[in-house]
Amino acid sequence: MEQSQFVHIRRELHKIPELGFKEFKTQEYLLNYLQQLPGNRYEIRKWRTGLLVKIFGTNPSKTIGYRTDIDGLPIEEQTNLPFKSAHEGRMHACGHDFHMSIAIGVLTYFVNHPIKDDLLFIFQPAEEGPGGAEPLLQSKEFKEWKPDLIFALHIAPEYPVGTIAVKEGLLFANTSELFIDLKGKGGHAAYPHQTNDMVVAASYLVTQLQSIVSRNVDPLDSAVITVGKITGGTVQNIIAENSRLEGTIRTLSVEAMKKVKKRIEALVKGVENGFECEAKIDYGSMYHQVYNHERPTKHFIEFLKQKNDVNLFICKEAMTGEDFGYMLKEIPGFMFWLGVDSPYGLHHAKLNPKEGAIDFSINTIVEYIQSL
Ligand SMILES: CC(=O)N[C@@H](CCC[C@H](N)C(=O)O)C(=O)O
Repeated sequence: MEQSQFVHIRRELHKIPELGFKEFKTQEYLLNYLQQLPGNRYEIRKWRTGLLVKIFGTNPSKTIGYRTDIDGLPIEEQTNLPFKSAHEGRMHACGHDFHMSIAIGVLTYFVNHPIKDDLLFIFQPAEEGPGGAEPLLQSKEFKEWKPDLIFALHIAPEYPVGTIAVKEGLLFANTSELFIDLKGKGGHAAYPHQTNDMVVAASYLVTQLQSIVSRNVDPLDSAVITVGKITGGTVQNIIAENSRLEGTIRTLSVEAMKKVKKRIEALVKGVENGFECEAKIDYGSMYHQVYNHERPTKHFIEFLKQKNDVNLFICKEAMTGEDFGYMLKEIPGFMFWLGVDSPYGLHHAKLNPKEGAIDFSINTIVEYIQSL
């Protein structure tokens, strides 16, 4: 298959993943592309490491917003792709390279074929953390161009290319990062009685945290507590003075998030008392749930039903998080999943989405915007 211009852009972006609010090369790449587009019906604004691009309509009565995230993850890529990440320990393992190239494709189309309404393309930094959507919403740049409707997509490795999965209401969970630092008294490995070992304390705490989901959260509600990283100690024969747990909390309801945090605090207090150590909890960044508004989602679903080349799937909610939730808290709209058919999932070092999804989604989104 001939490689489209937007597949090429995806590959170029794939090579240069950067972490949240450090997307300097990504911003430069996007700007270089945008500045060579023809005509004068659009305006570009920089916001921190992101960009806002407004395409002026011919007789606007509303502004339609389309948002893509632009940051990568701290993962060492393990694919053998010829365009694999050139940045050590960084990877577009959550598909933001796809999201960007699709946004660029739709934007390019409407620069060349203006429509009645104004369009706002949002290239948002720091979705993986610490969160770009919330501060962007507060910015002067965004407030002046605030859209009346907003939508976004996320790649879905589990669905084949051609599938769009969506639902009204809750799509993604409430999230909160979780960092717990434990500080005790280190010492010689042979004299445990003179120390209090923060590796042991951390191990107890990880195990105890598992009881929150099974014993404290209503089984008909849902929650996840994942500790993705533990660090502690210095060498094999020194008892650790410090340890740190890094994780994330996911809940379907706002109430469950409050309850989970209350229980985490109680268990951490228990470890502090039991191990005679000091503990500090930091919740990092928190994302509001992604809740798809009824009217625009229904309209999108009806639009998709007319399309023979789209396999529409009404999905369930997922425990993933997305700071796009903050945008949907203020602006009517929705998010949907785009099938990309990869044997390895999101946040995996071997994620390899099928590029056929890029042109498919550009065409679908262009037609959807034309239908509004
Ligand atoms: C779609 C997706 O994978 N989003 C991320 C968002 C991360 C939020 C934050 N850094 C956290 O870990 O809580 C996800 O991990 O769901």
